[in-house]
Amino acid sequence: MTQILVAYGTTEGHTGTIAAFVADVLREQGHEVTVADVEALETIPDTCAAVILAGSVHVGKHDAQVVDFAAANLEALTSRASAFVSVSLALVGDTAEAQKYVQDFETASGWSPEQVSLVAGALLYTQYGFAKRQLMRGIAASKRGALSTDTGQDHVYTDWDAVRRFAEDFAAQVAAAA
Ligand SMILES: Cc1cc2nc3c(=O)[nH]c(=O)nc-3n(C[C@H](O)[C@H](O)[C@H](O)COP(=O)(O)O)c2cc1C
Repeated sequence: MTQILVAYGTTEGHTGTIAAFVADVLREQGHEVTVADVEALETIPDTCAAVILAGSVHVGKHDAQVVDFAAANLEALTSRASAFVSVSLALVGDTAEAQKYVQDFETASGWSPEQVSLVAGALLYTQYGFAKRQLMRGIAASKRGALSTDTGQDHVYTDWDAVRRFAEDFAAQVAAAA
């Protein structure tokens, strides 16, 4: 059994949901898992043999706390099995843009993860305040049908089967290396 840390940053909560889902899959595969918001975590504990770091994109950039966490823990990230999960809505129809966010994250943090998983996020209209709901509706409208403009409900674009496959592959690599 290997101890794995799933660290995440979130603004509206969806990356926390993804982190919890990844953790459940890793546990199903027999690993011991700690899930933690980077806000409450300064360092990567020595007891963790592998780390998954997840962060979402807002206004063209990954969560600054996730960037700072990666920059502050470069040595720990590069000396263990590790992966970065990038959550964005660009992935719905514009993979090149989603990849560009990761390149910018690598430049900003100094961390070039060996493994990157691009994950589509969510439009949580019912949970946004008025201004954010209008902003996101406008952005969705400009995407020519890729994103819903129905603000009466939330829209989750995450491909949970793909996230499960990523977590299962990571679990298998960690088990093989143990
Ligand atoms: C105010 C706001 C700005 C956003 N800006 C971007 C963006 O520039 N590019 C993008 O791909 N997704 C953008 N998103 C989509 C988020 O990445 C997506 O909603 C994600 O699920 C948020 O994760 P979180 O709930 O963990 O914060 C934005 C979302 C909000 C609410």
